[in-house]
Amino acid sequence: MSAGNYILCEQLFNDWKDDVLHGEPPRFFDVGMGANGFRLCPGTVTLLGGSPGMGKTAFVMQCVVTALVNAPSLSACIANVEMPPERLLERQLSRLSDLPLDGIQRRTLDAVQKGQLEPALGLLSGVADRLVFVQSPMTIDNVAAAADSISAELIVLDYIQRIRPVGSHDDKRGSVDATMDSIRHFAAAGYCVVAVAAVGRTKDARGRSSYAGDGLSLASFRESSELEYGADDAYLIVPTEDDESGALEIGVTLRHLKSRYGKPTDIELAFNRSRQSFWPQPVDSFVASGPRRGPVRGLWRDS
Ligand SMILES: Nc1ncnc2c1ncn2[C@@H]1O[C@H](COP(=O)(O)OP(=O)(O)OP(=O)(O)O)[C@@H](O)[C@H]1O
Repeated sequence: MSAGNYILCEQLFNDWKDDVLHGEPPRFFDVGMGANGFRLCPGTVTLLGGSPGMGKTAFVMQCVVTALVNAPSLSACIANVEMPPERLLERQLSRLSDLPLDGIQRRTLDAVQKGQLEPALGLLSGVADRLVFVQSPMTIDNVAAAADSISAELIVLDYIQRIRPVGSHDDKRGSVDATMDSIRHFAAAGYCVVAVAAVGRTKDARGRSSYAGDGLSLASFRESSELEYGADDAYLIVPTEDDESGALEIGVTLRHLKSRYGKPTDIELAFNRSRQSFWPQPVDSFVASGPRRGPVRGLWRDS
């Protein structure tokens, strides 16, 4: 019997051994990224960073909606500090219907296109009672209450630096640390938490201050290193090619910077901005740019 905040190995040994020999394999939510793709599973915190406009929100929303469609018993909670639910749904509608987001947002679709929306609207309607959006104020308490309201197993914080923690804290660093501490508790209780994180500019290969993927391994924002330590997996979305042209379709790499329980594996994707859609690419279909990977510490901006 445990008399304090410790447990003798002997107390847990038989249950653990039984689980190793006869237990169920770990569960994954099917987010549709292919056999060796991005995975989400209960009991973990996944951190996803990237420069502004790189598609973090689009990627996470695609994963959540796909997971909901693929698992009829799954529910999800979204805390997005930047976009109201209607705009997030319009992006998914564009992806699922393969119609331009512009037309949907501007309400300029013709009758034929509106007809083409029906299957996608049907899919979204099928998950609507299993998807809850946190409303302002974006506090960790409200996230928990919203998740509990539909027993959501999958929780998204987009983005973590703007979700207010429990209690008051002296500075931004303390605040981000406290939020991470709370979501570690969520994960320990079996929830799957995805934390989107803003990243800071660093020096690129030519010494310029930039968000370029080749510079994003420099440790210049150490004050929020708790994000790195608290995450089980950490990914960074970086353009595979030069993104200065602002092309509608780009190659991106999900750089797997940290994997607590396995080998980090980068994932090549294509991102179509006008449909807000990602899909997996064969590994060598885009030319990799810059060094493969640097330390995670320092990548996450906390303000
Ligand atoms: N109607 C549209 N047509 C084409 N591209 C669009 C449209 N609406 C948004 N985009 C582009 O899609 C991308 C959206 O990315 P998203 O909001 O997911 O990025 P993010 O990484 O979450 O950004 P941030 O950190 O600024 O929140 C941006 O590059 C944006 O310019």
